Amino acid sequence: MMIEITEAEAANELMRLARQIAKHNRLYHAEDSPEISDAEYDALVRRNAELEAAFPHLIRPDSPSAQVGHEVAASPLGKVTHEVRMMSLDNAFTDEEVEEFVARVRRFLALPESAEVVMTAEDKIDGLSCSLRYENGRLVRAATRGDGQVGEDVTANVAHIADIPQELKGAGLFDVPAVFEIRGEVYMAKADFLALNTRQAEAGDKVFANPRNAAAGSLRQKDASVTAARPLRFLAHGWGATSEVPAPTQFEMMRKIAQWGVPVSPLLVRCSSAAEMVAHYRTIGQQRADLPYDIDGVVYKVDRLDWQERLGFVAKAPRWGIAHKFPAEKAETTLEAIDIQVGRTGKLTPVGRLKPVLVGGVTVTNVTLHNRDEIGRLGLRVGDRIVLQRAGDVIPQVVENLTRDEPRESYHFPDHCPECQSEAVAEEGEVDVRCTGGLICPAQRVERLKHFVSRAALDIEGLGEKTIIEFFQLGWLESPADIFRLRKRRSDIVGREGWKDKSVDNLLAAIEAKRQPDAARLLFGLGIRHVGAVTARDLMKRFVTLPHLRDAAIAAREGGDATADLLSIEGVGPVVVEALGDFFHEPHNIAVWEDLLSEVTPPPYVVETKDSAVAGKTIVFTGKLETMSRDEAKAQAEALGARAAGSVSAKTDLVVAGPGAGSKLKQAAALGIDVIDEAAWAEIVRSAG
Ligand SMILES: NC(=O)c1ccc[n+]([C@@H]2O[C@H](COP(=O)([O-])OP(=O)(O)OC[C@H]3O[C@@H](n4cnc5c(N)ncnc54)[C@H](O)[C@@H]3O)[C@@H](O)[C@H]2O)c1
Ligand SMILES: [Zn+2]
Repeated sequence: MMIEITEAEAANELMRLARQIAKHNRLYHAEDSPEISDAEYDALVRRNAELEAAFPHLIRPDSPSAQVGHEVAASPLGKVTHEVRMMSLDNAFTDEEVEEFVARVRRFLALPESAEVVMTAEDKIDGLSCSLRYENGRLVRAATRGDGQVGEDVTANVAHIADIPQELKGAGLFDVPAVFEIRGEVYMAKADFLALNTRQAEAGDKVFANPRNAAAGSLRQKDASVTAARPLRFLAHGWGATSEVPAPTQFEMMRKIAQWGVPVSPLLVRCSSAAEMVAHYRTIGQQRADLPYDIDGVVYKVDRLDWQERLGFVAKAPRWGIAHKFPAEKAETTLEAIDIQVGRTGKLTPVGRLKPVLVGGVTVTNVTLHNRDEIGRLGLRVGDRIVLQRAGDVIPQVVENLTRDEPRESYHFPDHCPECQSEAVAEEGEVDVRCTGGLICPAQRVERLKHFVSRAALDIEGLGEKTIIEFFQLGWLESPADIFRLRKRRSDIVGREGWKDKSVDNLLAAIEAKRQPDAARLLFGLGIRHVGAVTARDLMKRFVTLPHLRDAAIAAREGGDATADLLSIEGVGPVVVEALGDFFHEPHNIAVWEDLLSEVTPPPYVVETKDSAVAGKTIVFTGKLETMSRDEAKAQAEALGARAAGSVSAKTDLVVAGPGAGSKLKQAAALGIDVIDEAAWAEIVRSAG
């Protein structure tokens, strides 16, 4: 794999990847609510590994490649320290990578070409790993993997899983060792998962994204009787601490575990070449959709245990095993309806309602069809059989219409808004169809209010979507200014179901806290077309107060110098200037604006820059910084009025170099640019502070 980026870029990307992966690990392992698909997650991990291989000196102390799962947070369940660490598995995605794995094993063990390397191959169940400790054949402790070292105590919970015996068969009679930890996967069968979700939905409880999350959420319950009501299963795939190893191979060990009464995969086989392994992978792949449970790959393990012992572990995974993953999954289903949603800017978005189907481990019931053109491109009509795919994204997509040739009438995209019946049209050259109802359209008004209080805008805590809709329907919220008049309705709100004195007070306090809002957030919150959060900040930096901005926008619409003035701002082009002019040309918008500014007083927008030795200078950071991230250093430079640049040129004033700085240092020397180290930089920052 060729990596064509500079060292600085690599360091930056590694930092970003470490953060992203840590976040997704937390969401997935600790909170059971992933935001991205496994394929997308795997792509991040791969990229990280590639960069680390190309720039080994940039490997971070918090590198994700050395971490298993996620640390157990303050859990209501007890913690268990594993006697033998619970590991992860490395991944292979192609046949070549499987061959390379076998070759690596051979090389490591210095085996001759002629020596046969037997491997086991079995399905990789998508559940969560669990370690079951049996002493004298009796189950004494069950624990989740956690971060591999410390997991959660789920002994009481697994007591309700029928696949997990409290006592091993033949204990005391045959060869059950005095101490034996069985490791395997707690999972939920697909049918049980769908039935559980139906029950949860009917009861108004949380529905789970996929069987894995359902299994994890069901097992890790403080109240074990909740676990009891969930249909969990278990399959063993290995072992941990043991007083004795009663067989010489992986395969025979698994047979013993099965004899002791713990289920193992019926698809476990022995292979004697990479070709056989890959063939088994294909066979399992063909059965995948029909298996009662979700799998995400096939696991290969060196069969001989003495070889496993010699191979040992690297970072977080064994050298003797690997997971051969399946590619993103596709599924077929029926398009049952096409609904139209109206957004903040009046855009009509078609949403496909589907016969529920599992794709890549997630039940999909809705899919965005994007716009009129997309429906046309796929020739979609209600009743069509379609192919869905989830890959590289949590958002499923329609990739094919299987019945487009059936002679049926094509779908007519609405020419009126389903919410306010105003005409809906596409402007010339635009694909989006928009409702022309503007502020008479309730859908647009609600969406605008939601946007106004959203995280990147005013960020009013406790004023969520449900509340906005509730108050809007009561006629209490028409425009943003009404939010600040809600306090007059305190007693009305308290009288409503779901509201208590305390929750109303909290909401009103959160609103009051935004009486002096950040001007850029307020501007962004108004939802003027093409004015995003960054553009809003750029505009406010230049105009400082909202009235100044408005005057400039109005003046620009009339032509003249004001336009050039606006255009001189970085990130502001003719499209933004026009959108601002249009916004302030509309009398209704002026009324909303003035009403709002009678309720709130944003302080003048001033970005603090400190006076410093480096104000106005251009600085390049290179090499590894020890005490701060590259991003932090850049932020410091900006706060000191300097500009942080990515590459060294004649315009560079100063280079801050850490260990490992390469070509940039040479360039700086060639150009006669000052070079300082991180400590000297820290001193500049300190003396300016
Ligand atoms: N979507 C996300 O945001 C997100 C975030 C983190 C992790 N993930 C997923 O989890 C994976 C990483 O998690 P991981 O560290 O648990 O690795 P892993 O799931 O790729 O592999 C290791 C685990 O596989 C399980 N396993 C199942 N069948 C097995 C078998 N037959 N033999 C041995 N082990 C078997 C074991 O529990 C083992 O701990 C990623 O590849 C990704 O698929 C997704
Ligand atoms: Zn409308």
